[in-house]
Amino acid sequence: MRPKINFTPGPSQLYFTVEDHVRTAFREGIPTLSHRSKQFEAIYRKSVDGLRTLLDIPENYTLVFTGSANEIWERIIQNLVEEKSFHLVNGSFSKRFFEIAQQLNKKPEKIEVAMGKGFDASMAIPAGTELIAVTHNETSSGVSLPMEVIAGLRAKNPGALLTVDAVSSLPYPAFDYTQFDSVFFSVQKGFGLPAGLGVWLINDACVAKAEQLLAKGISIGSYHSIPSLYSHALKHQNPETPNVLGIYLLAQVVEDMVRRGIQNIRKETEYKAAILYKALHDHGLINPFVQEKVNQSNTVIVAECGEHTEKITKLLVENGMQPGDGYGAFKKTQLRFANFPTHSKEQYELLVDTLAKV
Ligand SMILES: N[C@H](C(=O)O)[C@H](O)COP(=O)(O)O
Ligand SMILES: O=C(O)CCC(=O)C(=O)O
Repeated sequence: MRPKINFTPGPSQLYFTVEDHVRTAFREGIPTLSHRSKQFEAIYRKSVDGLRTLLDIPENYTLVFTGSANEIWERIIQNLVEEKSFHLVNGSFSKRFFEIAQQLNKKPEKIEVAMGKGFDASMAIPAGTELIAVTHNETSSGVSLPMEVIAGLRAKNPGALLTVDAVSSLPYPAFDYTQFDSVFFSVQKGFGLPAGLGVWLINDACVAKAEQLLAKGISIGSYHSIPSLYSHALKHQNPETPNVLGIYLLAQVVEDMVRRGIQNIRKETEYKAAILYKALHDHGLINPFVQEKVNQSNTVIVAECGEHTEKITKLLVENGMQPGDGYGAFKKTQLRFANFPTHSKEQYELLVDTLAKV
């Protein structure tokens, strides 16, 4: 059996209210509810309205549901790019987004830096770029992109749409949504839900761009094109049979988070991140992988453990904690720790105390 406390970045530990909500859902027949019923429309609306309240999302954004964030990468390229996207690549998932654009026969360009590194806004974006793709939180490396960098890119490139991958940072960041056009996440990270649901926020400029491409005769996909998702969202429905249970659970957990208060969630996230980074700094054998403070993620914290990785993992597991492996080439030398709203201060204090015993 896996340890009780799950620090893997995704799927991560379930939000602590999920089990009760699942029981209620089964009692109320949610898993087999018709996705064209009034009851489903009310659930859809509760989920969307709750997210708007929790994250303070402006009116000119529409929220739509997909299968996952991988799907959203693909839909973004299909719907918002005729030829040229530009990608800030600093890890496995930002790279994957770039590769999807290549696979869809577009002509993407990228700026790439090593794992563990971030960006400033000084880079030159090629003329004619239609979409800038940034990853707010690179799950593979624990690098976070400061909001000022996103705002800087926006200011210097007003003609391009800007999309933000917030897969492993939301609901923590207090985004200024006017600085971009599209943002997305999947629910198995910070929202602590079972996987299988992506949430995509698009503003009016995205809807206009997709319609422009369609009018030019360019394929923008079928049931999950922006116009199709958008027209169904107006009716509080999806074009297809969506993950009804997932949308229900999201509505419930978001309601719980609103009640708890986003400011409290943010403060606790920062406290937990601060004690873990301090523990890593002070430790003789382990270090934070991301060196520049400004790039250190508060939601996915990566520890460079080198030859001690296996020993540390064993000790944590013996104490009821499952760390996340390093990603890809770093599997045997790093550990990743998700710091999501479901991870309590006490769990983080236990983590820090246990690391001190290594
Ligand atoms: N691990 C990916 C990341 O952090 O970006 C993520 O899982 C992609 O999302 P989906 O697996 O939900 O498609
Ligand atoms: O370990 C992670 O960051 C999640 C892994 C993942 O989602 C993937 O590899 O597609």
